[in-house]
Amino acid sequence: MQYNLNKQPASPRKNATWGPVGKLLTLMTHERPRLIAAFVMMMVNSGLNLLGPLLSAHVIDKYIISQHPDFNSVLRYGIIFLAMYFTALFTGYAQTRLMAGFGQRLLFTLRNSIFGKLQELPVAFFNQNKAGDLISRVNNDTDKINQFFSQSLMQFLSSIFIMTGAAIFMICLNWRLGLATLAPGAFLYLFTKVTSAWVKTQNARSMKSTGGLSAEIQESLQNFKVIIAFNRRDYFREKFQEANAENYENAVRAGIANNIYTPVYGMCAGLGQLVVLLYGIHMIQTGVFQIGQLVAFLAYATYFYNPLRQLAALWAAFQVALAGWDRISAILHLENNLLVEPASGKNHAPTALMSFRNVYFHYPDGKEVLHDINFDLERGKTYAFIGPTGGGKTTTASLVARLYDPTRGSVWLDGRDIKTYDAADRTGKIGFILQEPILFSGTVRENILYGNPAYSMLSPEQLQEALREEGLSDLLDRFDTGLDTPVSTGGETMSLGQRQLIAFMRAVLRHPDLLILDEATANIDTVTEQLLEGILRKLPETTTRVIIAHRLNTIESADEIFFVNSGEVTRAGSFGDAVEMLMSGKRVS
Ligand SMILES: Nc1ncnc2c1ncn2[C@@H]1O[C@H](COP(=O)(O)OP(=O)(O)OP(=O)(O)O)[C@@H](O)[C@H]1O
Repeated sequence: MQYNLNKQPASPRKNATWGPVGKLLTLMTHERPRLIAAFVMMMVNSGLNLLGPLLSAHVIDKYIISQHPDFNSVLRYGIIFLAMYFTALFTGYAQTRLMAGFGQRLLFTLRNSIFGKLQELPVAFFNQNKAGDLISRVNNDTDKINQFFSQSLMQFLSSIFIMTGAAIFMICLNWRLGLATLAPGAFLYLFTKVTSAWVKTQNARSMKSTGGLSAEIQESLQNFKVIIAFNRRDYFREKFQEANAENYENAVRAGIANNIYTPVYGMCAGLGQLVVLLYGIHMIQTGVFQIGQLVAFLAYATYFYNPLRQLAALWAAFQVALAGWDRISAILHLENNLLVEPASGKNHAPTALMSFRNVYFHYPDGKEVLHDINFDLERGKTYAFIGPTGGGKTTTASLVARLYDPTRGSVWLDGRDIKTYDAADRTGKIGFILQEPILFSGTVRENILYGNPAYSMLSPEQLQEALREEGLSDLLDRFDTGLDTPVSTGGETMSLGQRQLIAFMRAVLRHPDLLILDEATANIDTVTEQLLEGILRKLPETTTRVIIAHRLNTIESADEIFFVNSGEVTRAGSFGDAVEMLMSGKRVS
């Protein structure tokens, strides 16, 4: 599956306008009664507005300018007009009340859906997309949709309804004059059809560059220490200015595109009304038409062209919302390619805790990192994976934890293909301590209890006791206020070693069958490292440990050493052989 959002194919042109609206509304099915009620109110309101000119024409022609004016009937109709006016007032108010907050609720639902989807997606997705661009999609693009739905949707529908009604009334009143009045409208229809895709594209470009700008900001904020340390401020300032300039140019182009409708629609509206006046007066002169009818016709021409002027702005807002939806649905359409598969019931499942069988792997668009790899990790043993930088150690560990699936071959966990485990079972069996530990804002306690329901129930005293039993309480001395020490992400207030200790406690407390330490002791002093080794030795006898390390002293106690390099994972034999391999950077024969 293509996870790079900027390489996704463009949305199919067929039904590219109304299809997305339908899909968006399916997100809001729980609001259907409210939407239907608002729609009915809008129809009644527009219907009453449309009926007005017809009744006026009737009253003028029949009771006012006839040979026998009937002012009692005019009064009766006046009361009917008043009732219609109040009903229109009520339905307009009810429609506004019903739609109040709809856009905000849609925004809420959309953001929840996208965030839910982001949480489902595999690591490969996050490797290929910049966080800043994703944030821009969740915040900025959803808001574009909200703006259209909260401010314009009902106005948009009501404009279309009134225009259609006005067109029908005009054709029924006099089809020749009706068609002549609508002719500029037909031109507008064609103009809109031809230009809409271009307007949408300009808006999509503008949003893409806003995403790029956001990614640029995110990258420099994240790496501010390196930027300052290497004095690369100018370089990043230049990069930012480039992204900002591109964003500015695209925003200006989108603004121009969004404004093309207003003057063209305005000109056609003027033309339509001119046609009614000239042709209508000519028809009165020739006796084909009456004054009341012309008054009604002029009113309907106004009903047709005034909403059309509004539609110019609304249509542009609609194209902006559609462009935003394209960028959002590109995320919503993605599926996790690491699905849980049904157990295959293979007879010759390996008996080791973890086995690689003929595993090949390459990253999307990358070269092959693992080539036909086979190894077994037995229960209770300690394994070391060593090898040069970029040799493939972390990649091997990532396949062990099913952060990726092999391109070919299979990975077995406890007698079952790892693909048959659901996420909770798999992560319960495998603990992972990364080079760069991932912590969340909160306290040390919250971080070590993350994803551990069994210990989350314990009182602070019980937790202290549990940590003491696990031999972890000495590690807490490395923190000023123990379990209550605050942890912040972003503006780091802790050393990398301290963060690795928290990740270590978190992994050990989950009692995994397989514990992977990926360079987990690289930033820890020797005394603390010995403390960790003691804790590792105290783990249950059945726990398998996988240590990925550059420092040779950390692998001395390993039962078996694997050398990972150039797509191969080779048994290193003795510690001495491993050292030799590492020094020469290749396999010894
Ligand atoms: N997300 C990724 N996308 C594309 N290629 C990647 C990705 N991660 C790693 N690689 C490539 O895969 C190869 C193996 O990388 P890996 O991180 O597994 O090496 P390593 O042995 O763990 O290195 P180190 O000791 O520096 O941590 C390298 O060539 C690297 O460039």
